[in-house]
Amino acid sequence: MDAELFRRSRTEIAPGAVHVPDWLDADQQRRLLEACRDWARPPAGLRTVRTPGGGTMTSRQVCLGWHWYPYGYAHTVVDGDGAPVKPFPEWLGELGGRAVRDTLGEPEAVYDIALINFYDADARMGMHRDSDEKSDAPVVSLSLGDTCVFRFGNTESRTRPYTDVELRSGDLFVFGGASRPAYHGVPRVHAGTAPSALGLTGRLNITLRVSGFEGG
Ligand SMILES: O=C(O)CCC(=O)C(=O)O
Ligand SMILES: [Fe+2]
Repeated sequence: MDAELFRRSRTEIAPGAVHVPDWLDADQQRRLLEACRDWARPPAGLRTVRTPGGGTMTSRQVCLGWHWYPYGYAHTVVDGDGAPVKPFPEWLGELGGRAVRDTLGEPEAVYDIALINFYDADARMGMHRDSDEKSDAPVVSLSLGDTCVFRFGNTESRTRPYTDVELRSGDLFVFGGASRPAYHGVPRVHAGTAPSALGLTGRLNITLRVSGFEGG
């Protein structure tokens, strides 16, 4: 997977939605992975998310800053062990700000939420919008490990038109502006495609968001 005949280039997938291949170098990926491993530990660690309809999400998740559950945010893991959500570190906010600056321009708000999703070979994420925040600041997405198909759709429906983008380890995807309410999902993970030096079996995605909530 490391050999490449054509260099992947930065692409605007839709207005306000930008894919930047290889935004994180190997060292940055390793450091972010180490941090994810720490965050995944209990209390308030990696958990299976249950949806109100009785289903379960196939990716497993841990949150920082604010705890997301279907469908809202809380200070504690209300649908899990009840522990306080882990703090959102300042360095991660700076990384989010830099991602926006590199793609869409000067960030207008400070990042305070991270959702970290771990996908094994069979995990997927259905088409959805990130709509439980009160801010329309861009969503920043960072990928580690296995390559996936990231489906970026339209703002009206879960169906076509959409664009399938391959997200690989180290890639950045930012969606803001007119694309902030777009439906998106992960129909497929390509098992065994992670860079071997990273030492991750599976895929991690870190999405950074601005809550827009008052009183931290
Ligand atoms: O795993 C991904 O690339 C997308 C994650 C996502 O859409 C979310 O956490 O809301
Ligand atoms: Fe999402």
